[in-house]
Amino acid sequence: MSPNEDQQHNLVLSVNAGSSSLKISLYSAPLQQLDSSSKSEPVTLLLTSSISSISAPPAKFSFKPASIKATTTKDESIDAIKDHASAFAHFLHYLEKEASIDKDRIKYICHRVVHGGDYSEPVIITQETYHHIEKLSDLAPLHNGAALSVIHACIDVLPSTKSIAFFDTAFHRTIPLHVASYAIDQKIAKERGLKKYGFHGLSYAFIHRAVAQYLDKAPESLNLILLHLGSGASACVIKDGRSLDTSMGLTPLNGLPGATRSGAIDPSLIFHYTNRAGRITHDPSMATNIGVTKAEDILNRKSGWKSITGTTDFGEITKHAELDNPDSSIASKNPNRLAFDLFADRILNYIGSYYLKLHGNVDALVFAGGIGEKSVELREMISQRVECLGFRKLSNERNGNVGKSGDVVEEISDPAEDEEGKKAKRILVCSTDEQLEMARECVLDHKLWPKD
Ligand SMILES: Nc1ncnc2c1ncn2[C@@H]1O[C@H](COP(=O)(O)OP(=O)(O)O)[C@@H](O)[C@H]1O
Ligand SMILES: CC(=O)OP(=O)(O)O
Ligand SMILES: [Mg+2]
Repeated sequence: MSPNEDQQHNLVLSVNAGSSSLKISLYSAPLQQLDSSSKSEPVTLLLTSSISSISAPPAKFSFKPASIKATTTKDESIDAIKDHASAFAHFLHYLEKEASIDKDRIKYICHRVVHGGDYSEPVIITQETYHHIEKLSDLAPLHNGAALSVIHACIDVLPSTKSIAFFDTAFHRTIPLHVASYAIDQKIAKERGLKKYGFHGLSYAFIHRAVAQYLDKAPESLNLILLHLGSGASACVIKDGRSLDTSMGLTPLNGLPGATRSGAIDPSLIFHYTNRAGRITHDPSMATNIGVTKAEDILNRKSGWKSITGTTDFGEITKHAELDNPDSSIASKNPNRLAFDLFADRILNYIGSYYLKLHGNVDALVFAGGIGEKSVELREMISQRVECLGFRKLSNERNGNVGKSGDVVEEISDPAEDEEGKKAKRILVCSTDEQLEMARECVLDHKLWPKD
């Protein structure tokens, strides 16, 4: 049955506005709410679409129906896609004209909103919540504005659809006060909300559940070190099933470097870099209604891999990093090697620190995100370095075969190395899915989904 004829199900669209991409999944879900204790998946995937390289044009558009029988798979470069709003418009046009799915059958749209401030739960988009998210845009300059532009388009072209915002920050509300606080005047910090919020929370929630299922352990018993490595990269430590710390902070700029982001720097560097650091910049290519300073613009959009190597693609960087060259001075001659080694170095900083925060009681180290899921070389480098902490030895064969089985979670360390069960710490790769996390939450949430 085509989605248009199926009246027994609602269509749910999940939209993930990342810094460099727009990832969209369409699901069908039962009209009434499922029992949250039910083991069966509450939603069924119908299709996925992705628009990548939005910040490094030409953008690449892909459209893949989930059905095996499907013949429509599209992969092409589109010059007309300039930002997240035009990317979404292109998707909707394609959905109707090429895939012949009536957009008015979509009843719910889940939007990933990176900065949710103190929101601890998803919210239905109303004038009030829209403006609240808008006020937080300066704290996620590459994200909130982009998500709002898609939300705006949905309100315009799909007026009878319910738009719901799901926040990256919500997962990290369990971070203890002393970890989330900065060592600054606490009165000012409180008044202005200057604290660590943390991001990639929808991805971490997905990984946490998927790994619990894979290890066949209760989610609340797990101690994990998670690495979400994509255009934006972060690390997170989960203790007893709750976020204990994460590397991003007040904004997604802190912590690990990314495609165009510097990651953590000495705060004083800003003033040595440019004496115009504090001026507000109005770059027309920036999402509307965002007031960021010159310094924020440089550190968010003109730094990271792009500034060191000229590309935002970590796959390209790896290819040219001469990883086989043992010469210790190679990084001074090869910017790709510099970027690779610098990234690995910062990742090790977090793994070491999070290992200590867990008193060494770690169930698994998990790689995820575009780089985490695809970079065989980075996983190899990190896995070799963590062996001294009691992690199982890497299996080169397993590492090289990641993604081939189609499983959501795969172990890349070697269980055979653990004959006596002494080295229980595993190294895993999780194919994370923020869209599925939102759709599932939406259908299982009593406040969002009809009971009868
Ligand atoms: N084969 C590869 N090896 C290493 N990195 C890759 C490979 N393919 C893609 N990537 C990286 O994955 C990034 C995208 O990650 P993703 O998590 O999908 O992005 P976003 O942060 O926009 O959600 C790309 O920018 C690229 O650097
Ligand atoms: C929070 C963040 O950096 O997200 P993304 O990696 O999707 O850009
Ligand atoms: Mg992402």
